[in-house]
Amino acid sequence: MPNWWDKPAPVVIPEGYAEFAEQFRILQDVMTAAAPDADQTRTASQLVAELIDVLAQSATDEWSQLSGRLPVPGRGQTLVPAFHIETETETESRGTVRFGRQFLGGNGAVHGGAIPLFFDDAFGRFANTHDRTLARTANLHVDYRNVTPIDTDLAVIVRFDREEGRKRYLTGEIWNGECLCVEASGLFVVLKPGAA
Ligand SMILES: CCCCCCCC(=O)SCCNC(=O)CCNC(=O)[C@H](O)C(C)(C)COP(=O)(O)OP(=O)(O)OC[C@H]1O[C@@H](n2cnc3c(N)ncnc32)[C@H](O)[C@@H]1OP(=O)(O)O
Repeated sequence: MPNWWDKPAPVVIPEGYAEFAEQFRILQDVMTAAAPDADQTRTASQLVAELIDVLAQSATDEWSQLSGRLPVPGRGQTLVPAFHIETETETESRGTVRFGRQFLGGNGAVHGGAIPLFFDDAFGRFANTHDRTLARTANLHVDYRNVTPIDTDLAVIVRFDREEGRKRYLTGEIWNGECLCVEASGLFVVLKPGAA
């Protein structure tokens, strides 16, 4: 069995799978936004039961699953808000994120827990790319400067600030136009040989 720190093996992505993963995100948004009546609930429940049956037929282990391994924004990991990267150097990544309805906390604001989830993934990816050896999140700090709105294209900056021995320090921001919504920072520690 491969270790966590091994580079993922290239996987064959079946035609249409990336689109299916995107549909799954939409499904979660639509489900969150819906107030179905009893008939609609019964129909939707039957369809989801069918979907579960189909997908369960190809259940596999962590090393062979497709979710999280696609070369597309969000990597097909439908739990995580997708970071659409527009420019990237070894030390800075810029792009956008749009938190769909599934990430609603209340009154149009993104759920406070979705934001660290986003940064853990965006920092984690950046801390582990550009030929860097693998590191895990040791800590993550988030300052909610202003309300982050759902269903809005937001600008994201992620920076690889510095490296001290095994410690990698990352910072990031989310902007809604000229308004700073979030500042975040994270410490990633390079794994000791044999650590999982
Ligand atoms: C492709 C997209 C991938 C996305 C991946 C996202 C990344 C993740 O979410 S990983 C999952 C979440 N993280 C975890 O589960 C990590 C759990 N924790 C651990 O495994 C360990 O505590 C780990 C690896 C972070 C550090 O352990 P270890 O390697 O033994 O570190 P250790 O030798 O004690 O410390 C190394 C240095 O880091 C510092 N350090 C360790 N933890 C912390 C912390 N929480 N806060 C501050 N400093 C810390 C130590 O003080 C030490 O500093 P110095 O070298 O100056 O003395």
